[in-house]
Amino acid sequence: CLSGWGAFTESLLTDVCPALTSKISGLVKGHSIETPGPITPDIVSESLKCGRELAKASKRRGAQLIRNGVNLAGCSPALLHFFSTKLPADVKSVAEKSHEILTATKIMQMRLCGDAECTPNTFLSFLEHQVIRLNDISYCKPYSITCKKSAKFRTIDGSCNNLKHPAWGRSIAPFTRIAKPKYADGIFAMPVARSGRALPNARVLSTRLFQDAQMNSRVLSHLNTQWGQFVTHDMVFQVMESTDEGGINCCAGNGNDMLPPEWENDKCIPIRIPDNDAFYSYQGVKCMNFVRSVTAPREDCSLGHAEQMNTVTSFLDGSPIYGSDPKLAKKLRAKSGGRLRTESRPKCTKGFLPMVEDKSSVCVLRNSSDPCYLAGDGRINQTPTLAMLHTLMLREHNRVADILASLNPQWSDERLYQEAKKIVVAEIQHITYQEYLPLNFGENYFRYYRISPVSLYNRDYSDDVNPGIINAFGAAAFRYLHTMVPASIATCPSGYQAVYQHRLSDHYMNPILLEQSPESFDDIVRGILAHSSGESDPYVTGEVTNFLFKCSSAWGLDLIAMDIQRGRDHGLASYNDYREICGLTRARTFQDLAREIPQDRINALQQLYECVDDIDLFVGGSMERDVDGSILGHTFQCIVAEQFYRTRVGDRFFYDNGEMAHSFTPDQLKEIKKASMARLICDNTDGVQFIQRKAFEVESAYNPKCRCDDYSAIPYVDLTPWKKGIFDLSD
Ligand code: HEM
Ligand SMILES: [Ca+2]
Repeated sequence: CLSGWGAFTESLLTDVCPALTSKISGLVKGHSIETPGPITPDIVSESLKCGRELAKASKRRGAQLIRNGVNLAGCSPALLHFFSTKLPADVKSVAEKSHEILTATKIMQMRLCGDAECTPNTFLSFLEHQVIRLNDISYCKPYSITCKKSAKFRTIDGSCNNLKHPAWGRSIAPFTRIAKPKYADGIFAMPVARSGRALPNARVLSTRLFQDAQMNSRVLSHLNTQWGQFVTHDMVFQVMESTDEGGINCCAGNGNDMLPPEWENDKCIPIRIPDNDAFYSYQGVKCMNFVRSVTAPREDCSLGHAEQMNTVTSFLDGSPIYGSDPKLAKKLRAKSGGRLRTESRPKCTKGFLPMVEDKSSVCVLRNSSDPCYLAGDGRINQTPTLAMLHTLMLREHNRVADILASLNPQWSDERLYQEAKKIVVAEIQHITYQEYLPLNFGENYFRYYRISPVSLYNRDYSDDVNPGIINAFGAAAFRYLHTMVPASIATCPSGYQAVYQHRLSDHYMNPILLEQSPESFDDIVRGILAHSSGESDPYVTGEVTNFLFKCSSAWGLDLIAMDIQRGRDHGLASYNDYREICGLTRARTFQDLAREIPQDRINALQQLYECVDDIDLFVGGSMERDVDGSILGHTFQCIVAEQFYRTRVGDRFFYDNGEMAHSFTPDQLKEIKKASMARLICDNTDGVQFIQRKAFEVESAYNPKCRCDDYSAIPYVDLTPWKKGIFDLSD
C-alpha cells in the first residue's frame, strides 16, 4: 500500500508523530472502521501538523539527494523535459499545502486502518461521509477571490468567469474528474492490477501496441495537428514536481540503471526499460526518468485522494499568448498602443517573439545567438512549428491593436490591449469550434450535440457547467493526438516548388529554423501547409517514442510510455470504467471488446494485461476503431466532446454568447465569424501569397490554393464595426 509514497514508512510516522498514534487508534477501539468514533477538529489539526512535518522531511530529503549528486545531466532528455515547467514560488506553496493535506489523509488511513480489514474503498467512503475539512480553509485556498461583476473583460487567471463559482476554470486549480480515481490505496499510491500485482510496464505497452510504422494522413495537414497542440496548451498544463535545486532525477546517471530505493525521491515513478528493448538496449539505457505531477488542494480543502493541478486557465482564452498569471501577462506587454512586446529582424516587416532572459536554462543553444522565446506558455520552444503558431498569434494581436488604435485614437493602452485580446480570443474560439473540431471529430457529431453552434448568437451559457479540464481529457484522451505528430518538419520556399524535410528530433527546444534567413519563417508556414499530418492510428513515429527531447545523446524519451505512466500517476479510472461512463457495456472478458477493438489488437491486449479491468484508459481508448467521421474511437470521442461542450457552455465570455453586457454587437460578431486559419496566415506573414482555403486540410482538387488577396475566397475580418462614434462615451 505504500508504493508511491516512497520514503514514507510506519516507523517514520511513529517517530515524527507519536502523540497522534494513540489518539487516532482510540477511535476504532470498540467501533468498526465504517463507524469509528468522531474525528474531532483536534485530530484533524494534529494529523495536519504531522503531515506538514512529514512533507517537510520529504522536501529536505529531495534537496539532500540532489546535493549528493542525484541530479540531471547537462544536456539529457530528462532535463529538457523539465525546461518548460519552471514553477513560480506561489504555485509551489499551493503544491506544498496539498502535500501536507495528502500526507495527513494518509496518516489517518494508516492509523485508522491499522491491521484491521480496511480496503482503500472503505476508508474513502468513510472519509466521504465525514467530509473532513481543515478548520482553517484559508490555509489551503490559494487566494481569496473578489469579483467585479460588471467587468467587461476576462481576468488573466480565469477567476470570476463564473460568478457563482469564481474559482471554476482558473489557473493553479485542481482538474475535475468524471470517474472516481483508482489509486492503489485510494489516496495517491500508483495503481496496481486487480490481482495486486504490478500493471504491465509502460514502455513494453508502447513498443508492442504503438509501433513506428507511421502513415501520412491523406486529408489533414501538419498545421491541423499543430493547432491541436496549441489548443491543448491553452487548456491544460500539468507540471512535474521539482526541487528548489532543479529537476528530479529518478534514474542512476543518465538512465543507465534504476536507482536503489534509498536514493529515490518519493515523487519518482521511473519507467524500467526491459533488457531486450529493441531500441534502448543498444544505447545502454535501462531507466526512463519520470516524476509525478504537482497536486493541488481541492476547493473546499477537504481531506481525500490526490487531485492534479492545472497551471493554466481551462478556458480557451488565448492563455498561451497572454499568460495565465498577471505578473507574466504584464511582462509580455509593450505598454503602449495595446501591443504585445515584439522584436524586429532585418528584412522582415512582421515582428518576432521576445527572448527569455536566461536562454540556456530553457533552450538547447547551439550558438549563443540562437533564439529562445518568451510567451504566455512555458512550452513555447518545444518545437519550431509550435513557436511559429505562437508568433502568428502575437502578430495577429498587434495587427488588430494597430487597426483599433487608428479607428479609435482616443483609446488608452489598456483599452486597446483588452479589445484586441477579446477579438483574438474570439478568432481562436471560432477557428477551433467551426474549423478544427468538426473536421477532426465529425461535422455531424459536433453539430448534432451542439458542441459547435450554428446560429449567429448562442444562448447556451450555464453557470452550472464547470469549465474545468477533465483529468481524463488531459492525461489520456487528447494525448491520443500524439499518434498524429509527423516525423519531420517541412520547409517550402516561396512558390512551393520543393519541400525540404528536417528531422523533428534535431529541433526540440531550439526554434532556429524560424530565423535562419529572412524567408525562414514563411518557409516553415508553407511547409506546415504542404506537409501531411500523421494518420490517426495507433502507429507513432520513433521521433517521439525513442527520440523525444534528444539532446547530445543518440536517444530520447518515449512520449507514449509517458502518456501511459501519466494516466496512472493521475489515478485515472480504467478503460472499462470509462466504457461504462460513455454508454458502452462493461467488458467482462477481452472478447467483449470486439465491437470497438479489432481482433488483432484484442489479442495483443490479452497477452499484455492479466485482466480486462486492468487496461489503462490511454491504451484501451487508443485501440478502438474510429467512430464515423472522427479520428477518435467511441470512448475518447465521448471524453473529448464532453470537454469541448463544457469549455464552450461553461465560459461566460464565449465569443458568440448573446445578450450579455460584454457581447459583441451583431455587426462585430458577423465579422469575427469570417475569421479562418487561412486568413490568419495571409495577414501575418511577409511573403505567403497563396494558400488553400481550408488550411487544416492539404491542397487537393476540392481544396485548391487561392491568392491571399482574393477576399471572396478567403474573407477578411473588417474591424470598422469597432469604431466608436465621437459621441460614444462607453469607454
Ligand atoms: C511534436 C509535437 C509534440 C510533442 C513533442 C509533445 C510533447 C508532450 C509532452 C512532453 C507532454 C508532457 C508529458 C508528460 O509529462 O506527461 C505532452 C503532454 C500533452 N500533449 Fe503533447 N506533444 C506534441 C504534440 C501534441 C499534440 C499535437 C497534441 C494534441 C492535439 C498534444 C496533446 C497533449 C496533451 C493533451 C498533453 C497533456 C498536457 C498536460 O496535462 O499538461 N500534444 N506533450
Ligand atoms: Ca486557457
